[in-house]
Parts: sequence; structure tokens; C-alpha cells
Amino acid sequence: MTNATDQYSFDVVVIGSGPGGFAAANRATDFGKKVCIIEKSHIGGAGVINGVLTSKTMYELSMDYSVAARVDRGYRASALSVDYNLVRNTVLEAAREKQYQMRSQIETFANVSHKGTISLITGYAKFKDAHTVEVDDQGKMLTIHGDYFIIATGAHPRRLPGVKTDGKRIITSDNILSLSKFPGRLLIIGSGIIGCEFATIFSNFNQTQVHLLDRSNRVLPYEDDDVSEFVSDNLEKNGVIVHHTAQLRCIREHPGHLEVVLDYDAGNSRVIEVDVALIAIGREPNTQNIGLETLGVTPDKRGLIPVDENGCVENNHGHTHIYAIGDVTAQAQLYSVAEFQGRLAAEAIAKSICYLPDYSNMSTLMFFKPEVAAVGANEKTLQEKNIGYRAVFYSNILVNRAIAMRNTHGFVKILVSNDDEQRILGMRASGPQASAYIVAVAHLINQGNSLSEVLRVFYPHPSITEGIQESMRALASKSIFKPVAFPKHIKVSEWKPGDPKTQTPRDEKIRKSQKK
Ligand SMILES: Cc1cc2nc3c(=O)[nH]c(=O)nc-3n(C[C@H](O)[C@H](O)[C@H](O)COP(=O)(O)OP(=O)(O)OC[C@H]3O[C@@H](n4cnc5c(N)ncnc54)[C@H](O)[C@@H]3O)c2cc1C
Ligand SMILES: NC(=O)c1ccc[n+]([C@@H]2O[C@H](COP(=O)([O-])OP(=O)(O)OC[C@H]3O[C@@H](n4cnc5c(N)ncnc54)[C@H](O)[C@@H]3O)[C@@H](O)[C@H]2O)c1
Repeated sequence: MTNATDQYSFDVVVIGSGPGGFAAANRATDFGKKVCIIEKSHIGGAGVINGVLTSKTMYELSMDYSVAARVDRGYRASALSVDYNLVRNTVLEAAREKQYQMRSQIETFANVSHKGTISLITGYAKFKDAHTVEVDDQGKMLTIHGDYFIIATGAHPRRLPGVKTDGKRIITSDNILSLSKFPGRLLIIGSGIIGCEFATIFSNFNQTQVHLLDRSNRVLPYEDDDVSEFVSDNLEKNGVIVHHTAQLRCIREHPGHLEVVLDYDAGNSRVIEVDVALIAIGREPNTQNIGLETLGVTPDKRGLIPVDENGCVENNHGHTHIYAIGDVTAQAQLYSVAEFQGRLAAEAIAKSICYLPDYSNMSTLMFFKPEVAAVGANEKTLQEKNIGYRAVFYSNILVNRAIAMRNTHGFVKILVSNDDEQRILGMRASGPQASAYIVAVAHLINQGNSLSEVLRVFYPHPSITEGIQESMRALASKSIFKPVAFPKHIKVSEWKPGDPKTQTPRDEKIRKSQKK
């Protein structure tokens, strides 16, 4: 770092220390680069605070609590209680643990005896020109010059028009840790991943009556109907009141409570009382007010920065020396994607690209009860692209390890190409360990493997993954347990272009229930 009257120069300037920025900075040191990370707030971004690590810590605690509360397993905990402040302290302890690891790494590479170095600068960064950013550290201005820049500024919760958040009673996921106690009654607006995860967490602790507003009749609207229905039913079993096909008309603030008016597609309305409303209707990229206009870069209508396959930002004149990664780009808003893209940008700057991302093997873990894991294509995406497939559903009811766990609520659903090769295209899995074994199928997809590769291997017994092998055998009509004997638990189907889209009788069922 060279310092001349608060002016600093670096090979690579990274804006944002979330999973994308942190990975990019550290990979750049592998190439001997002098790097700085500029962070306006918490180190680790949404990868740590008010995001992945804090929500997952809270999830794990809530799952432990819900297991401890069970009375059907031969044991019974007595006088079980939970205190929000103590839960919050444990969550913050987990976040601090990770942040100290990140800071230890940065301090190690602040040492100039290393070939590559990292400096951490605190403040809000904004481009002044193509090679300069200004950093505002609470009024103290710094000027940072860079040969290359990596924009990793992440995303923030989308605002709901007409509803103002106050961080106390009307909140977003950024304010969960500011709550001082479990809300008695919580309305969650938005039934995507964040909405369903917090519905799971708060219902697990069993201190809160949870209402989940689902404006369509599908929670997780991008997943196949059977998966969406499975998740929705589980939320309801856990005590969540799911308001399908409901639109929020307004929230009226009273001194002791919030009055919420919901309008259902069926024509009726309902007024409910809650203590806290959590808005979780998606996240928008942090691309405003960072000086993109000075670079000639125009975000798309969703605010995303246009990039090439390496993450290089394109302006009106073509490629630039600026990269954008993670939640500010068009790919999925996931930790693993931000991290991969960060590493790739650093490699591209060093002209040493190792691997380009193959998004067909991208996986997502969803922290519900039970957990759900997804990799590759689902039926919806294949039908949209007119790609034929065969599908198999195999319930954990038939998997010995799940039987031993007394935990058979789950399944694997695998899609393969509808040809002789039967290449694996995607999997959805739920139940114990689904988040751990999904990556095995990601590898199979990445290697272009087919059903036969799975049939060749010894699957250890008793393991949850035996469901994967038995489901593949069922697709090949070679399974040990037969679909004809267990029609609800082993299902094989196929879809060809021209066939009607897959449907469930759910729409009618929900319309009837809302009219009651
Ligand atoms: C509640 C929640 C739970 C989630 N759970 C999961 C999960 O289980 N799995 C998963 O894969 N993903 C999950 N995500 C998504 C994941 O957090 C993001 O995809 C990921 O953090 C994106 O990384 P990023 O580096 O692009 O941005 P971020 O993590 O958002 O980091 C951006 C950083 O840039 C900083 N910054 C912004 N503007 C400036 C500026 N102008 N100057 C300086 N600094 C700036 C911010 O302060 C922030 O620290 C979750 C998100 C939320 C909100
Ligand atoms: N486990 C994970 O991987 C994980 C966990 C949390 C978040 N994330 C990431 O964070 C991103 C944001 O999560 P999210 O749940 O906020 O977004 P989302 O896109 O997953 O879901 C948003 C939901 O809000 C609904 N919605 C949108 N506008 C609405 C309105 N006006 N009224 C009512 N409902 C409305 C949508 O129909 C959808 O169901 C996700 O896309 C995901 O990539 C991932």
C-alpha cells in the first residue's frame, strides 16, 4: 500500500467483504497481487451477519429445540424453555467466530513479507473515475486507485410498496437480531426461501404464532408443485398458518399490535392481528449510488450489472478492467455462487483461469423441517425448455437408515434424460442429511454421468443415500422394492415435449379451503 496524503494504490480493489469479495481478495493474493477490500459495514457481508451464518445458526438451534420437545421417542425433556436473548447471543457468537477467522486471515496477509497482501479499509466506496474510488469513512474521505476493481456489493431486502419498515415491528431479515423477544404473533410476507426458513425457525421454537403470506398458491414458486406442496404441508404441520392466494392490502399500526388486512383471490378478505411483520419478498442488488454511471455501465432493469462469463463488466465500449460478482450479477443469489465468481474474477485478472462455472450442477440447500436440497434441473425448467425426461420419486419410508432414525419423512426425486443414455439432470431431496449428499449428485451431473454409473457402485448400508441407488434401479425396472407394491412411495413417470404440463389438484383444494 502506498500512502501519499490519504491516497492509496493497489493492483486489485475489492468493494465488499461478503463471500464473493472475500474469496476474490484471497485468491488474488495467490497471484502475488496487492489487494484492498473496502467494507462499509460488517466483515463477511450477508454470508455471515443478517444472512447465511446467523440464520443457519438460528435454524440449528430451533431444530435442536424442536427435537428436545418431542415426546414420541422414548425420552421426554422436562421444563423446556427458551429465551430469545440467549438464542441471539449464541447466534452472534457464531458470527463473531467466523469474523475473527476472516480478520485473522486478512491480518496475516497485511504483512508485507507475503508476496500478495490484503489491506482492509472501512467505509462506503463510490467510483470517481474508471481507476479511482472514493471511500467515505464517517466523513473522512480516502482516495483509492486500482489497476483492477471487483464489485461485490451484494444485495438488500426488496421494499414492499406502501409499507414502511421501522426495524422493530415491521422488519426485514436484516432486523431479526434486533428483536428483543420472540414475537407472540408474526406475519411473514413472501413465501420464498427466506420466508419459509424463518417460518420454520419461529414455529420450531414454538413461542410464536406464525402466519405466512403466500400470494400464489405455491410457496417456493420456482420449485415443482410436489416439492412446493411438501414444504407447505410441513410448515402447516409445524403450526404455521399459510395464507395461500392472499394479497396484503395494508398494515395498520396500533400501539399494542399491527392490524393486517389480507385479500384472498377467492374474493373474501380477512383481518388478523400480529405483533411483528417480516417482509421477505426478494433481494435487490446494491448497484445504486456506487458511481456506475462514471464508468458508462448501465445496470439492467432489475439493477443487475451486465458481465461476461468471467464476471468482466461490459460498458458501452466493451470489456473493462472492472469485474462484478455475487448478488450484483444475474446468477442465483447464493453463497457458493458468489464465492466461485469471486475466485474466477481474481483468476481472470491474473490471466490464470482454472475452471469456468457450470451452473447446471449448482445446488441450493433450504433449511426447513425437514431440510430440502436441490441440484440441477427440475420438471418446470425442463418443460419450459421442451426437454423430455424420466422422473423417479423414492420415499425415505423404504430406506433402512431413515427407519432406524425414526425419521422417514423425506424423499429423493431424480430426473434423467428420456433417451438411452439416461443422463442425470437434477435431483430434489428432503429428509435427514439431504444437504450433505446433494453434492454427490452435483458431481454426477458435472461429469455427465448417467443412471448406469450409479448402479455400478456399492452404496454402503445402512445409508440414506441408498434411496438414490434404489430410485435409479426403479427407473431401470430393476429395483428390489417395486413401484407396484408401493405405489405411493416409488413413482416412475416420463414427460415428452407436447405432453401437458405437470399439474396437481392443489389449486382447487386451496380455493375451496380459502372459501370456508
Ligand atoms: C437471511 C438470508 C439467508 C441466506 N441463506 C443462504 C443460505 O443458506 N445459503 C446460500 O447459499 N445463500 C444464502 N443467502 C444468500 C447469500 O447471503 C448471498 O447470496 C451472499 O451473501 C452474496 O454474497 P456477496 O459477496 O455477493 O454479497 P454480500 O454477502 O451481500 O456482501 C456485500 C458486502 O458489500 C458491502 N458493501 C455494499 N456496498 C458497499 C459500498 N458501496 N462500499 C463498501 N462496501 C459495500 C456490504 O456491507 C456487504 O458486507 C442468504 C441471504 C439472506 C439474506
Ligand atoms: N438456503 C438458501 O440457499 C437461501 C436462504 C435464504 C435466502 N437465499 C437467497 O436469498 C434470495 C432472496 O430470498 P427471498 O426469499 O427474499 O426471495 P425469493 O425470490 O426466494 O422469494 C420471494 C417471494 O416473495 C414473493 N413476493 C414477491 N413480491 C411479493 C409481494 N409484493 N407480496 C407478497 N409476496 C411477494 C414471491 O412470490 C416469492 O415467493 C433467494 O433468491 C435466495 O437465492 C438463499
